[in-house]
Parts: sequence; C-alpha cells; structure tokens
Amino acid sequence: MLELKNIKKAFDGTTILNDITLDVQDGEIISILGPSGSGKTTLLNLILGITDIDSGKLLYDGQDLTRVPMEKRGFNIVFQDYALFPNLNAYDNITYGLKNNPGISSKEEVAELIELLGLEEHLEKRIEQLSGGQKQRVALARTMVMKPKILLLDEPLSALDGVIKESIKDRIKTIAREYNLTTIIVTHDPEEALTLSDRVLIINEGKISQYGRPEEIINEPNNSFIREFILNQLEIKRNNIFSLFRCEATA
Ligand SMILES: Nc1ncnc2c1ncn2[C@@H]1O[C@H](COP(=O)(O)OP(=O)(O)OP(=O)(O)O)[C@@H](O)[C@H]1O
Repeated sequence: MLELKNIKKAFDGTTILNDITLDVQDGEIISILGPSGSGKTTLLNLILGITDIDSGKLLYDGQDLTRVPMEKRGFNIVFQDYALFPNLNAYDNITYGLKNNPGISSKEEVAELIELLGLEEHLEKRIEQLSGGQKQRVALARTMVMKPKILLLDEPLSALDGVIKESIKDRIKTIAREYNLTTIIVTHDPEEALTLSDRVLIINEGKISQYGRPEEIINEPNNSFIREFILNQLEIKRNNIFSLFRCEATA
C-alpha cells in the first residue's frame, strides 16, 4: 500500500500542494483529476521521486520513502510523449531496460506482455512507423517489463482518438488486474477518470477536493467545485451530443 501523509510542496514560495493525505491499495487504479495548474503532475512527480517533498511522508508497504531517490523506489512512469528511442525498433525499445537487468523479466514474460498489448505484428517497426496508440502500447510494455511496484501514467490517453482510447483503457485495466499492479494516472478528463479508475482523486488549488469511487463522486459530490467543474463538464458534453441529434432531426 502507498500512503501519503500531510504532503506539502511549494515552488518559489507559492504553495502548490497543501496537506495531501491519502492511501492507494495494492492493485488499485487511481486517477488524479483536476483543472490545469491544480498540481496533478507535481503530485505524480513527488510520488515518482523526481521532485522533492517539502514536508509530510511518503510510505510504501510501511517503509518511509520520503527521502529515497527515484531509482531506489521501484516505481516507473510512462510520460505523456512516450519518450521512446527513435533509432530503435519497437522490440528493442520494449526490452531496452532489460539489457543491464536481464533477470527482471524472462523471454516468456516479455512475450506474454507483447501479446497482452497486441504488439506482435509491430515489433520490427521503427517508432516513426507506429501510430499514436501503438506507440503508447510500446511505452507501456517498455515500462512493464521492468516490473514496477507502481505504474504512473501521465495523461496516457490525451493524444489518442475515441476508439483507440477505449482499447488502451481496456488494456490498462487488464494489465492492472492481471499483474495486481497499482496504477496512478494523471488526467484532466472527468470521463476518463470516472470510467477507468477504482477511485478518483480530485484536486483543486493544491488540495484534495474529494477522493472516492466513481459512483460516490457522481452520486455524492462533496462540494460545489465537483458539481460545477466535474459533473457540469460531463453534462455539457452530453447536452452537446443530444442537441446535435435534435437539430439533425428537425432539419
Ligand atoms: N518546477 C517548477 N517550478 C516552479 N513552479 C512549478 C514547477 N512545476 C510546476 N510549477 C507550478 O505548479 C503549479 C502546478 O503545476 P502542475 O504541472 O502540477 O499542474 P497540473 O495540474 O499538472 O497542470 P496541467 O493540467 O496544466 O498539466 C503550476 O502553477 C505550475 O506553474
């Protein structure tokens, strides 16, 4: 279990995250949702260990990781731009991290992951020959072969169109279930957060606005920010679609 206790972070004297306390159970999928500038990426970076925590504690399985450097935490991230090596093919990208740590995943485990992500026919392709969704799956596989204790994903679906988005969402869920992998996802899209996660952490102006299961957020929003920002966005989306149909029907 990952635990954050009273975490605070400021940049240049401005408080960005204030008193963040939460837990993430093993195998849970959590989305961090909030408006632009609310501190989502900062929170992800604090968990990953690339940004220092000012005060508070970060524990994993009871062990204090607050001052433990990133490479010793055993967490791993897929960045928004995938950060793949353009000079290597898909397979060499996936297995890159195993060169220096060959024992982490066996050939069979790599093959199983490739199959799970539907990448068998793309392994020889260079990165530039892959679609956005295929690149995303290669990036996921590359991170997964290293068997992270926690998988962090920064806006994993934002560059993808509707159908591919749904398929990647399903694959993320399958992987989390199959490997009991704790997965933490940053997103600004309420629909994505509510349909992908076991629990959604909504932050606003650096504070936790609500942390709960999707049905709790929808049925029992904690405050007016959630009602207005999150639920209203979904309502507007829905109304836009229905008003379009009404216009077409009366045209
Ligand atoms: N290294 C830094 N130095 C100074 N300020 C920073 C730094 N990183 C982030 N900030 C500031 O912290 C605030 C939160 O940024 P963060 O990237 O965490 O927000 P976000 O919720 O991920 O936003 P977005 O959805 O736009 O990516 C912003 O006001 C940003 O300018």
